[in-house]
This record gives sequence, structure tokens and C-alpha cells, in this order.
Amino acid sequence: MSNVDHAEIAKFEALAHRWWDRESEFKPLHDINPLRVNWIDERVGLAGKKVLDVGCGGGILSESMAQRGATVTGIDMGEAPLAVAQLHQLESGVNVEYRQITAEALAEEMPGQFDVVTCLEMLEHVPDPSSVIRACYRMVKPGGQVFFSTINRNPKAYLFAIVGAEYLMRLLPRGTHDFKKFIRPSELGAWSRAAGLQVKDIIGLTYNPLTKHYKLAADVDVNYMIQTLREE
Ligand SMILES: C[S@@+](CC[C@H](N)C(=O)[O-])C[C@H]1O[C@@H](n2cnc3c(N)ncnc32)[C@H](O)[C@@H]1O
Repeated sequence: MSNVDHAEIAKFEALAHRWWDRESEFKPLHDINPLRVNWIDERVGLAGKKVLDVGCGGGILSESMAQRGATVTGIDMGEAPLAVAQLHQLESGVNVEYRQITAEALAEEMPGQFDVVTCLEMLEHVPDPSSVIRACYRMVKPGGQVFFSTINRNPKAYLFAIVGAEYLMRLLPRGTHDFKKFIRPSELGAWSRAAGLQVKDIIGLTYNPLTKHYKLAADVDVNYMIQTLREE
């Protein structure tokens, strides 16, 4: 059975034309992007690395990693986000290879071929996140690193990521997120370890509704990222 929720893909298809509009529903991704690309770059040194970006959407993270000198492949199951990503790179002059394929299918085709795999803000949109994590493990080289980001599952995350972002501040369209699909760090850690990935670091991305700014912080109550390593 395919690990794709077509209703989830349809949500991103419908909004894809606004992906690069910094004031659109994608503003939060634009706002957090410098923080996350810096965090990843500091840990892996992106220049010269072969990187796979799983669930790349319109290419915000993929492009920024290519701009740091990585050779990037971006995969997604949304046709419209990929079309937007293809067009946008013509404008920005970066070179990312985009493909419409699942992580599980690419893992069959390209096992152990990437220095770094990123899978950000995607796991909370798939039926079986642990299957994507196993596929990421298979695609990274031994000694390579895999990064995941998602949203924690607790009352504060419900308040910030759903009530705050979708209803009060209207940063995201209502229904963007399903609380039940949010993932606790302990669950993400357990799935990673079960797949063969060692968890090296975890960091929170916190939002201040007064200043409207995100920052990296020790607080992983809402948005967070983890760094994992496939051992040699
Ligand atoms: C919130 S966006 C994140 C985009 C990008 N990773 C970022 O953080 O800037 C989630 C993306 O995951 C994609 N997606 C959802 N389920 C997927 C699946 N099973 N396989 C591949 N992509 C998927 C959606 O089409 C969408 O582009």
C-alpha cells in the first residue's frame, strides 16, 4: 500500500502557485528557512555534498541548500508544487533536480547514495511516518546524516500550531494540520533508532507572536528539528 495521503497532497497542490509569495500561507516556511538551513549547514558543511530533500514542495529548502554549494535532488508527490519549484529555479538560477516519487520508491532505486537527507515539515502529512524514516535511512550513505522536522503533540502545540496559526493569526489555512498526526520527540527518536539512525541533536523553533519572529531554542514544545546519523 502506498504511504501517500492524497487529501494531504491536494491541499498543497491547491496552494502551490503562492509557494514563493513570502506573505502567503508559506510565510512560516520562508521565515524559518534561514534558521534551519544554517543549522543543517553547520552540522554537515553543505558545500560539495550530495543532498536529498524529501517532501521538497516548491523548493524553499532545496534551493537554499543548492545555493550553499550542495548538489540537491528534491522529491515530492505533489505535481503543482514541483512545477512551481522547476519554474522558480529558472528565475533564481540555482540547479536542483526535482522528481515526483515517494521516499520509499526512491530508496529502492537509489540506496546509500546521499551524504545528507532532509525531510522537513513532511512527516506529519503522511499515513506512516516510520516508513519514510526507514526510507531516508536506506538512502543516506553509511556515516551520512538525516534531518527531520515536525510538530510536537501536546496541549501547547495544539494552541500554537492549530488555534494560534490557523484560527487566531491566520498564518495557515484552517485544516492545514491534524493534531493527531503531530509527533512527539520520543516517537521520532524511537522510529529513527529502530530504522538504524542515531539521534545526535534536537533543537526547537519557537515563534514569538508579539515580535512575529522565529528563533532556534532549547524549547521543543511546538516546532522542532532533529539531527540523526547513520553509523558506518
Ligand atoms: C509543509 S510542506 C513542506 C515543504 C518543505 N519540506 C519545506 O519544509 O519547505 C509538505 C510537503 O510534503 C509533501 N508530501 C506530503 N506527503 C508526501 C509523500 N507521501 N511523499 C512525498 N511528498 C509528500 C507535500 O506535497 C508538501 O509539498
